[in-house]
Amino acid sequence: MDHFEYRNGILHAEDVPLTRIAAEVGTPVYVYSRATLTRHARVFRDALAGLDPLICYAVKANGNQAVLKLLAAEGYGADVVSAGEMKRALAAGIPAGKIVFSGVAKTDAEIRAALEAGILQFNVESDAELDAIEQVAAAMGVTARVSLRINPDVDAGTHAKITTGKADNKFGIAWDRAIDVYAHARRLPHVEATGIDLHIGSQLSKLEPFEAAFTRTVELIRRLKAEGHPIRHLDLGGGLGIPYSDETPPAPQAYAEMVHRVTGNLDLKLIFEPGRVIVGNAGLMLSEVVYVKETASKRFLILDAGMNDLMRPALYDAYHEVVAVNEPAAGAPRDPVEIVGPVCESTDVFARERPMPPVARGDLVAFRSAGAYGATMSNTYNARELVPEVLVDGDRYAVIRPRQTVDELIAMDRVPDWI
Ligand SMILES: Cc1ncc(COP(=O)(O)O)c(C=O)c1O
Ligand SMILES: N[C@@H](CCCC[NH3+])C(=O)O
Repeated sequence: MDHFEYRNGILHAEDVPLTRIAAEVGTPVYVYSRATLTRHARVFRDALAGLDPLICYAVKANGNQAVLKLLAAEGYGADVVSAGEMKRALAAGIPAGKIVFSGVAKTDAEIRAALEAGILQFNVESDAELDAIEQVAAAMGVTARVSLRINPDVDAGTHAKITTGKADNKFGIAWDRAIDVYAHARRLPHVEATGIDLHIGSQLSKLEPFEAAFTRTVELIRRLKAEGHPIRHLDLGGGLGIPYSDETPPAPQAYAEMVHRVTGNLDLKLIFEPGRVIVGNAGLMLSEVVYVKETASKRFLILDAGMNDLMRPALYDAYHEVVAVNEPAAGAPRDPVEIVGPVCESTDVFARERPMPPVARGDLVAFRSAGAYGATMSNTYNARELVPEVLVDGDRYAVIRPRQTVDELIAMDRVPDWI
């Protein structure tokens, strides 16, 4: 359930007509519903409450300060993959003790910054990283808490470009090396390896791959404990999918029951890193039709939003439902169109052969389920200003990231005095 619905023939975000936001803020623009965001955060948290976990929201999904502050108020920690995301989380008031740091390429400077901030733990993705953490921690005279991210070599059954837990992915420490790497960690005086971590991919629509990966990991934990490793944390990552079209991903409650069944009697602090399931359906991207172009074989809807504003379709052929903001008349015809953006790339296509009601130049359309990996992945290709973000709360809204100006973009460049 979300809070985007037609009222009096116009799509609303909560009590605000999207036509009003388009007129006042312009398009393209991301629009989030506070009520939906909070609801999703609570449903996920309440489903897992019996497990008393720490929930570290994956900041990469949507790192706006307003979003992070709302989640901090719901008790969420953060999963970050760069010093930048860590700063974002800290700036929004998420305590360092609730931050885990994942990612395959942590630099010495990032490790130092995280140790200075006092984060809960690093999710370590290689032997080389473990050694780097040891060296930085030793130089600072501190001990670093770490979990080793193990790659369980399980097929997540999701799009090949967003799977992370197969042996040939760059993520995590190979399954058959895990025991050796824990033994190595134990010999490092400034590292305390008290946890184990995994994340097998994103937008999973079935429980089975999670269950297979978690079950393998639990076997490993038993072996590690038997060998005297003090494993106290189990970080199960994120990955729970959302309905973009007709998928039926497991409900958080079913996910929680499976986790309980698999990890039940292990006496571990559980950590989760959800991203998409919290914010994905709490947002949409609003865009205006600039032209309708007919060719011999096709009808193009050319929008003012491009692949730089919402990359997912160009990157992974991702499906986003596109709806007309003015409610189509009942029984209106649905003819196939190609929905494209203004960017000078042939891959700037949001949908092919998509049945759409009649829409004309100047009409507004909304891309549903765009709250996750939308604004955070946007960029300024073709000198297009970074897309703005709006948060709706009942009958009011606020611009939570203004549209960047081209002057600001140009002002970032520096011309050397020898030109
Ligand atoms: C390490 C890690 N944790 C958590 C997430 C969040 O994933 P999702 O948005 O699918 O829940 C990701 C992204 O896939 C990730 O790489
Ligand atoms: N960015 C992705 C998924 C990868 C998540 C990060 N590991 C998406 O838009 O679906």
